[in-house]
Amino acid sequence: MSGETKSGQTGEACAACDGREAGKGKPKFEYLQQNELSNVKRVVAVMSGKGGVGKSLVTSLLAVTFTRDGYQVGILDADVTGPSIPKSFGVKGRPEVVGEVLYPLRTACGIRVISMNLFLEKEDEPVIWRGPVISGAIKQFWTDVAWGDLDYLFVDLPPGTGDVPLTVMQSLPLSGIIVVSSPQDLTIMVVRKAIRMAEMMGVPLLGLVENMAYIVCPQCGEKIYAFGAPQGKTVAAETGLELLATLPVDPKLAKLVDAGEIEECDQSGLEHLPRILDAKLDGKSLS
Ligand SMILES: Nc1ncnc2c1ncn2[C@@H]1O[C@H](COP(=O)(O)OP(=O)(O)OP(=O)(O)O)[C@@H](O)[C@H]1O
Repeated sequence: MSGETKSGQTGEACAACDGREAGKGKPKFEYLQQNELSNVKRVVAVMSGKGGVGKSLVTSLLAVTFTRDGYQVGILDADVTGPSIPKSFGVKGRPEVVGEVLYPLRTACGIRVISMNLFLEKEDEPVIWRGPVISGAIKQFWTDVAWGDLDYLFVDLPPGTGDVPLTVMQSLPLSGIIVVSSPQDLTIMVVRKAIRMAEMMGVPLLGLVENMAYIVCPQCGEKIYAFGAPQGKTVAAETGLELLATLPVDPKLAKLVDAGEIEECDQSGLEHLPRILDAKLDGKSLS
């Protein structure tokens, strides 16, 4: 689609603006139908602008927390080229395929998981696919997977604002997005890009989780700000996002992830989030 810009220049519309004048109106996307064997009520994507800030850990902790609270939960690992969800939960094996329907694997506590890693011969095999193929796989994880009855499906996005976040925002009926950041300046700058993308795509921003904000000294309990002062409050104030949680660097969590035992964690630091998300999404179920 082409159009004339405010300055009178004629240009191609990008996928995000869909020809709308900047900031005006909501994009209209044809969301894909979930599988007839799925009854997913809410889909929440976890996003960050930058890699390695703990997005997958936060996704895993959200799933664990909501499951402990009695919710039916699934994780769609949309980080196709760098999937880490199966490893955090120690989930192995191939999802069952019946006809054209895929069945997610279950973690020890019953969280349903689909990830590209589960389809590889070896877990360290790289996925070397171009964007459109990856996007196709993500769409199939929504349309072809029998998720069953789920209160929340958490989608672990890859870092950045590229093909996959775009596909997810255009194709899945997202209830909202949680943004994960860490205190370094560069991270905050790229997080702002992620926030801006979600706004342009008309997806509700549910709030911000600042990860790795501090380390607690094991001797005296003092908080050490290894990456500089936490910036969650400032970013939240500047962007209008709610600061949902501030998480420390916790070596116990890192060990549990490495052992595939994240469900064994004592505390997630996100225990208050089921109440908050339920309130924010009250009356906004897909089914
Ligand atoms: N708060 C934390 N305490 C201890 N370790 C953490 C914490 N957050 C993340 N980690 C560890 O840091 C590493 C990177 O985290 P994670 O994989 O969740 O990041 P990511 O943002 O999803 O990365 P990617 O860009 O690869 O998708 C992992 O080994 C994880 O266990």
